[in-house]
Amino acid sequence: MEVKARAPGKIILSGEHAVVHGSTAVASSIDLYTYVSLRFPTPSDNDDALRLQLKDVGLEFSWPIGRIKEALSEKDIPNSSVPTSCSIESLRSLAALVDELKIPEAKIGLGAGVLAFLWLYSSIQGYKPATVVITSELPLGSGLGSSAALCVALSAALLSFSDSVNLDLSHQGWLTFGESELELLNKWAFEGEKIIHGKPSGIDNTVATYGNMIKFKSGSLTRIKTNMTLKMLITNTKVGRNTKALVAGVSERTLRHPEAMASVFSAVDSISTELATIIQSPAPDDLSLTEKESKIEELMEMNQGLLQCMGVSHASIETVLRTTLKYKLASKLTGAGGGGCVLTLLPTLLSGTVVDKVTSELESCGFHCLTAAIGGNGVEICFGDSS
Ligand SMILES: Nc1ncnc2c1ncn2[C@@H]1O[C@H](COP(=O)(O)OP(=O)(O)OP(=O)(O)O)[C@@H](O)[C@H]1O
Ligand SMILES: C[C@@](O)(CCO)CC(=O)[O-]
Ligand SMILES: [Mg+2]
Repeated sequence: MEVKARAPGKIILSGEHAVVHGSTAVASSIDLYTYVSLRFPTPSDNDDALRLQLKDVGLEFSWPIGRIKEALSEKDIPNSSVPTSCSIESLRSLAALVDELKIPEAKIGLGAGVLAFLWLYSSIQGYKPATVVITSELPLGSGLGSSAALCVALSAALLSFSDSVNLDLSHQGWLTFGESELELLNKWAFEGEKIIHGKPSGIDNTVATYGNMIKFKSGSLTRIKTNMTLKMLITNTKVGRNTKALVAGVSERTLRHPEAMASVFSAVDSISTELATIIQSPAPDDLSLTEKESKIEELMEMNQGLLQCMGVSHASIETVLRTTLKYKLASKLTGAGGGGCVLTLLPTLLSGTVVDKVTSELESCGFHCLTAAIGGNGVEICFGDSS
């Protein structure tokens, strides 16, 4: 029996980083997915290993299942219905298993993802041999929520073969979970994100779980309903960065300048709240649509300025901002910043020629532009053939 799960990546329209400190943020899923397939061996396979294939980076790992059991303490009793944080001791012993893999230096960031995998797998499925295959349409470590899409898809696949979830195994095609199951898998994914991000707000796993557009503050989500079709150009600067280090950097700055940073976070909160109101308000005619787009552009520019205050912009991001401004287009970084991806709003009345020109100028700087549909379903699973 095999199950495949998929979870979408995301863009943050406003509020990244500040959301970790209690401000409102607005995010949306995009139609680029991470896929996780899970298969248990049959007794005749005589296989006692847990195997992990990371197709995007061409790496494969395996562990005799007994070694994972040895690494975890007696206190770590697998229980799929109770999302549990990985203790410091368990994290240390799992990290020793990951160290033995000798991941090439250039791909060392993958270690955190493998750690999250080992914790989620052993906590939800216990000590059973299996093969898990991961593939993604998302660029990894670029601000489009690849870590959250991984944790959400992994939790979905693992939970679908657990006692905590009741699913119709004969269903053909992609299947969504019920509300209480989504809540459970989102909590497990958050535990995985904690291993990768250090101190996540939970926005990325929440949007990957529920899909569509959401407003998020202090751990709780409000679904945003809109009849506005936002079009964004996503520019990947291809500058590698690590969300955990960037989030920690903002926290350190906050410790050094608590009052100034509190004002920055409060300004971001107001920007996100205003943005959500604009996106949700009905647009009766083209004029008001144009007005709404201009307001969104201004709010994006303001949010970008505050992200610079937090110290998470980067020379490559500034190059994208300057380039798009030449075409009177507004941009902001998305996700953790420090490189990664930048969003540019493409107003409805913008001509295709301008989009082509700005895209080719950005690509001539060595960046990669991608288009993705905004919104769409959150996590889904499929038993058998999903094609
Ligand atoms: N498909 C994948 N295969 C293997 N590891 C992955 C995959 N997707 C994510 N990861 C893990 O997640 C890490 C990237 O997470 P990180 O949080 O730094 O970036 P991101 O999630 O893409 O961006 P952001 O958090 O800003 O949205 C990778 O280094 C790896 O450990
Ligand atoms: C930078 C951050 O705000 C968003 C990363 O996509 C971190 C988080 O909220 O966990
Ligand atoms: Mg991430």
